[in-house]
Amino acid sequence: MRSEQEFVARVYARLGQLQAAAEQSAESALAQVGTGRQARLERDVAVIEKGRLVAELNGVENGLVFGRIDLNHPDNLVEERDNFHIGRIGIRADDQERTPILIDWRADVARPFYLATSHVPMGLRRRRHITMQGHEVVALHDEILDLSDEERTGFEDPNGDAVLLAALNSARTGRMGDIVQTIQAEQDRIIRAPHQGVLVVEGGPGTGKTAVALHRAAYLLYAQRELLAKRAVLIVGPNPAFLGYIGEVLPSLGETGVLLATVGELFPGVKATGEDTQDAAEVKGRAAMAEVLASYVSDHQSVPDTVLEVDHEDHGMLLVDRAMAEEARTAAREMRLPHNLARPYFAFRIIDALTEQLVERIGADPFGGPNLLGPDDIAQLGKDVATSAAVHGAIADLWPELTPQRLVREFLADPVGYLPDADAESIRRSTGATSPWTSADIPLLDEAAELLGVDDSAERARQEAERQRRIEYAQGVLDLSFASRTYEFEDKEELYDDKADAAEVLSAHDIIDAERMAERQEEEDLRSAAERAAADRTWAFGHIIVDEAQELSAMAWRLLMRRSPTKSMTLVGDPAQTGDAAALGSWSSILAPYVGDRFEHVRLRVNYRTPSEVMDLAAAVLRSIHPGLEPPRSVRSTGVAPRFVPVSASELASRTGELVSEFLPDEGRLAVIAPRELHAELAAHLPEVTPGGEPDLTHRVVLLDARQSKGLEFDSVLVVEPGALHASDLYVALTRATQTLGVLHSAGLPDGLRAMS
Ligand SMILES: Nc1ncnc2c1ncn2[C@@H]1O[C@H](COP(=O)(O)OP(=O)(O)OP(=O)(O)O)[C@@H](O)[C@H]1O
Repeated sequence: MRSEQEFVARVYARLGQLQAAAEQSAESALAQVGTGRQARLERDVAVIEKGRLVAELNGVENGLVFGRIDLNHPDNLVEERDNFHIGRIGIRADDQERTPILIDWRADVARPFYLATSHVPMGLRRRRHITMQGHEVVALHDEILDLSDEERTGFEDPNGDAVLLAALNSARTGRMGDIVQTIQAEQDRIIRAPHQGVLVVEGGPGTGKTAVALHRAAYLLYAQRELLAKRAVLIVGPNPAFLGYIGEVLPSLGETGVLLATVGELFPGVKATGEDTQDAAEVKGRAAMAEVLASYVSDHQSVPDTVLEVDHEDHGMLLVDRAMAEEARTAAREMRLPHNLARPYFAFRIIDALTEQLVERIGADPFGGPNLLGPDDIAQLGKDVATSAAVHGAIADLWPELTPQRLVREFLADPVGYLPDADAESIRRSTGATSPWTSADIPLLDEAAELLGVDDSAERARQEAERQRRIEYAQGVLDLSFASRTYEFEDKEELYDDKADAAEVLSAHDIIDAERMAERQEEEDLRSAAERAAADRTWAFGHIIVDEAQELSAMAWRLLMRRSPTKSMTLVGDPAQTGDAAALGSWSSILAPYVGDRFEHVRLRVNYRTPSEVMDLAAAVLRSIHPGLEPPRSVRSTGVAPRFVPVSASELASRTGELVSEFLPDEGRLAVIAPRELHAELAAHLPEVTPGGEPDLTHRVVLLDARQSKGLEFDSVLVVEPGALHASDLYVALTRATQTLGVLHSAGLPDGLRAMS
């Protein structure tokens, strides 16, 4: 223990040095008061880089060192060493060779820590788990992997699962923790899966899907750092409370450059604050909405019934007749461009045709000879038509320029004729500012944006010219700074990259080239890739992870697939936890339009959350809905059976309050999961609980409906009126407990539970 403590102290001392160096260079960069653009540019780049490094180094401080592997002598030595310590990040000593002292858990060298068994020891003789509190080593657990090795340390853990069980039994905090110390072999294989395309991870409740997805994000950010630092990783979750719940995992693994968002947050500039009924959300989410919107857009490319009169400012009445408009429309549609981009072609045709009309009228020879106007006159008339507000008004009537917001708002105000009447009625809403956007509107807006396009050619040309100018300028800056000084960068790459060379003193040229520097210099470009991605609807992410993927609508999939042109994605979910029966076994139908059958499908089968006593109950419910589905196997039992509490309807709320006091653990969290209609009544009997809105998961007692509880977990759970829940929602609710479960009911119990009560 003492030697481990000494080692750990050395690692923290080195971390302290790195933190101090990063903080100091961030501060001195901030303090630089040069004048002019060059100084500002240098300063801003340095401040941002160092600021991120400081945050990352601070993030990994807790439990920095958690493992050690001892290698078999003498054949398996790696770099002449017989052991390695494993930690959240890699750290090197401050010596000439920059000797690695702590190995990043994601490095290949660390892999046996997760995979080795006594059957396949992978060159290890011992695996050690180091448990820390602050900077103190408080426990060691050793597993002997080479059975011929007789050396004993006194810290042997006969089953090799003490650390895992301690983690699973620990009190919950309302924030998900990382599992980096105890990743299991089946999980490790998924986290490091080399698969480049779509990887589907399916597993029952508590099998670690979310944990695996987040650790995979961290792994990919390590293994493909260059690419992903530029293109960013997007993690999609079902609601903001869930994103808050998982939000601390990646920073604790030293990764900050990730965008966490719900689908409802993926249309920059629009905030979805409204709520749809379930029916409305379902209708808006159907794949058919893509075609509906396409035909709605094409109905905005109209022609007059007979003729449209245009009162030209100088030349009097011009006529757009139906044939003329149809011809222009056909020609514009043949361009196969989005509506707004095809619009100029329509406009050109109309302007041409009206010019011809005018030329014929003004220049007609009364004696039947050729037109009397010369090319200059004709050109002038063309100009007169092209600059006429009246002509443009007519064009706008027939083929208006549209924004996604306007299109979708108008569609929702009057969807009749585009959908069966009942569906149209369920999504119809007023156009007023009082009706806010909902999450299910966001994929519609995105679809509309694709159908409409933005005519940004002028803007793009301007930006490219500006970019070239910046590159030239940045090159000048770099040449100057190269000539005048060098910088000491304790760069992240240098810290983490096992192959980093020994040189510590790097010039600006080594770190940043002119193009990158020019990019940084653009107005908002000092933001990280994730920050820029958040503001850009057309951003192509390097990798997308979707949690609770079974919840997404077909329209939401369309939006996400657009954000991932390379289809590098990890999708995790459990179809048994969705109310939509059609979702079962439908990964193929979801994915077929985008990747055919080219996706990998893996399963997790062990439940790390729910003790077997609780899982048995949930399994009975699962059997009642999907008899063929295999529930996951619980890794532990608590010996505490779930408690059923029959009550009268009038005392339901007060009894819930009493049971909360009974079930609430000294440390940890409790959730009451109940149908929404009961929330107001129940809240009156629960400490510090207000009904409605986003729940604060860090409170000791939380009131949720079953859907809100998806993906979350609590030490204790009270499920109220299970008979009122949809069976798959009940399955979700029952599987949220890590320790104890109570079921209160005034009405009868649903099928699956009756036999178990
Ligand atoms: N290898 C592990 N070591 C320690 N804890 C683990 C491990 N795997 C999973 N867990 C824990 O088990 C719990 C369930 O994990 P997680 O939430 O990722 O499961 P899930 O499959 O996403 O569940 P659900 O589908 O019900 O949302 C979490 O507390 C997680 O930290």
